[in-house]
Amino acid sequence: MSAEPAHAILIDGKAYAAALVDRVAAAAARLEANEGVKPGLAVVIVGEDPASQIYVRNKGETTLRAGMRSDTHRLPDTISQEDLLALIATLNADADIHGVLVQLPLPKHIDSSVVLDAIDPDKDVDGFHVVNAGRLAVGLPGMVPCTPLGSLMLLKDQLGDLTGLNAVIVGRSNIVGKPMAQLLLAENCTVTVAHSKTRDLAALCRTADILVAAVGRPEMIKGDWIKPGATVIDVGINRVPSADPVKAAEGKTRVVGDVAFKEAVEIAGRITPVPGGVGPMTIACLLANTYSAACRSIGVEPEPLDA
Ligand SMILES: Nc1nc(=O)c2c([nH]1)NC[C@@H]1CN(c3ccc(C(=O)N[C@@H](CCC(=O)O)C(=O)O)cc3)C=[N+]21
Repeated sequence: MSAEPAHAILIDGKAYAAALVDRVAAAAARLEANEGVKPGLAVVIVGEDPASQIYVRNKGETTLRAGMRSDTHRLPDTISQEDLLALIATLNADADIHGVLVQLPLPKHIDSSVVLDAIDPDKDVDGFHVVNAGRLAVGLPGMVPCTPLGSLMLLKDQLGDLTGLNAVIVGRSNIVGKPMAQLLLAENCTVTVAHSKTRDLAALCRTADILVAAVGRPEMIKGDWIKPGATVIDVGINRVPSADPVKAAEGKTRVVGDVAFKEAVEIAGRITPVPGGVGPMTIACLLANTYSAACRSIGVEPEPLDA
């Protein structure tokens, strides 16, 4: 008789995120009752990319559900960088707006780093401003990027103390890979950041107790790259043609991660699914950051929000 195949524990990011949104909503309600301040988030979207429109709508709906103010500024992709910077200056000066998010990617004629660095660092709920990257790197309090923050919350919830664990992050972006490395280093992990030029990526990944996949290549990380029992955080959200060829021919798509999930789930100890893993945590952490920004704007210490 053959043994049952091992099967990873699924990390339910969707459920964790829903509970986090509830805690943010309760804390925001207390802030409004005690201080008369309602946290407000402004989301700026340039152009008509349908996927971006869906994310922006989800963010807006979740913000309202948490009892916070949500303004969405939809701008044509012909807008000049100057006019976009003028809108950001207005939002920076608006005392009722505590968080400003400019949806990426921006059109090619606009320099993203100039735009992101024009946001008041204390309203930079994405944590993308160079000042917030610096604060994170040197261990000062600041706004932490939502996807790495949400991923870390799931890891600590699953594993408790992360001290001494080997963490491999595949991907070196400013918005996920690098801040994830800083967060895991601060938790006393031994951190390796891998990328497209890394030699023998598969063997490196097999050393990881914690494997974070953030490359944006559908199902690139194979099952035999994973150390048995490891915890896998799949940050990828890739839209690919439907698995059903008839539906694919009709243009139907599905969302997959950066990890070959069906293989990985047989080897890993714990794994985040896509969808329903890290994605919902990103939005929940955006609301948590907006609540914290609102507190700090009036000199109030935010309530702790990680369960
Ligand atoms: N300045 C900026 N900040 C961002 O945080 C930002 C951005 N620009 N540009 C676009 C990406 C993408 N993004 C997602 C967040 C949540 C889900 C999410 O919740 N996904 C669900 C549903 C996935 C689906 O079915 O489409 C899930 O993974 O379960 C997806 C994508 C934030 N982004």
